[in-house]
Amino acid sequence: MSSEAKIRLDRVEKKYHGTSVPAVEELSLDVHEGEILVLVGPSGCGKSTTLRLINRMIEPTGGKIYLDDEDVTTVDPDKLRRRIGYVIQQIGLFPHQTIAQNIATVPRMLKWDKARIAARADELLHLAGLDPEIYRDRYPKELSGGQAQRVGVARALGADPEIMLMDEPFGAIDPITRERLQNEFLRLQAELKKTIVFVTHDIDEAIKMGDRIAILGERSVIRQLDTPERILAFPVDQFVDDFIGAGSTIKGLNFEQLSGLRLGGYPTIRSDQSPQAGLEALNESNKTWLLVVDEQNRPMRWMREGDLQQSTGSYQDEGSEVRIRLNAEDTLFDSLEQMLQSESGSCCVVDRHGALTGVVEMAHLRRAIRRAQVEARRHYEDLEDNA
Ligand SMILES: Nc1ncnc2c1ncn2[C@@H]1O[C@H](COP(=O)(O)OP(=O)(O)OP(=O)(O)O)[C@@H](O)[C@H]1O
Repeated sequence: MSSEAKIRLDRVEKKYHGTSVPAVEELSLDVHEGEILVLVGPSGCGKSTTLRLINRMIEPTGGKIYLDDEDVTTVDPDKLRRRIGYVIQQIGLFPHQTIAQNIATVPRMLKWDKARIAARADELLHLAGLDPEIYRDRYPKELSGGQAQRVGVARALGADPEIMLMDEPFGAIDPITRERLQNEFLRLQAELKKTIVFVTHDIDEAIKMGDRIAILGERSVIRQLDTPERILAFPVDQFVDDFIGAGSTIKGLNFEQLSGLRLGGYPTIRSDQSPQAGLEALNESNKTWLLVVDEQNRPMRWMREGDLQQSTGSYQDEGSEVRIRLNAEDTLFDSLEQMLQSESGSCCVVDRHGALTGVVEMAHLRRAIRRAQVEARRHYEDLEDNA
């Protein structure tokens, strides 16, 4: 077994009692240590069943599941579940227990002493973005949906499990709170580096949360398993393409930073140069717009030939003001957003002093998209050749 497989499913099958078709059929899958692997697929395809097989809430009818090379069927289920945090959509907080007691469920089972349990509960509340002074003695009904969901995550982290199983954890939450919870969780994961299997039916959530995504069809058959970038750049078949839906190219722009682009020259003049110099710079290029920068090379205004011809040379209220400047760490998606808003159809990239480092144009994005598609296709061709 590869040493990086924290969880391995080997031809796992689950046929529920009294059913003829398995909910999960011959599923083989490695989950790498420290990654978020997302299981995504249409309703009823077997995502929750797969998750519950991992912590033995249900037993497989075929195949093997290993944690750290150990066959889970040989491990006491209670012990197993203490190593694995489990978060579900309905949270399942105990209504008659305080938030601190809820969070300390597993540490209590492990018979930690009182002081250690209390300290851990406070630590987890902090981690989940809730002030212990305010929340530790409250009851679940005194929380908003988003707060309760944070408590659910905190409880699953109770005894610092190596593995987290999360079943639509942010499903029943309004879109704004949901996005906040997703971001908070990703920040937390960057620190904690748990091995996480995350179930959702929402492809956008999968793209956002997953280091890798397994797109499942009926009976949990894997249709494509890869990084979000590669799935977006190269859906392997019509099922995956349909499941991703419209806008995959645009979504893919989120995965590349502007630092990865090779930005060519752009016609520019300093604000102490004459409009005539601007006209010459513009004519030497094949561009429609010229950029006026200040003495520190900070972009100020976009100007066209007509603007320069009428310019007083002060460059005040002439052409179109540069309002937004992006940094090398911003994404191609950010730049697209700005290009669509900018009259020039382009977008300035600056360093941390605000000095111009390049101008992104639509052609750069087209090239980047093409490159990602070619690389992804080549990757799959190589896989086929090596098979
Ligand atoms: N206890 C059960 N007994 C019999 N069949 C079941 C049981 N639980 C689930 N199933 C069936 O197994 C299949 C997979 O269900 P599962 O809940 O794993 O799907 P899912 O992909 O998580 O769906 P959803 O996104 O709607 O939650 C479904 O056809 C479901 O009806």
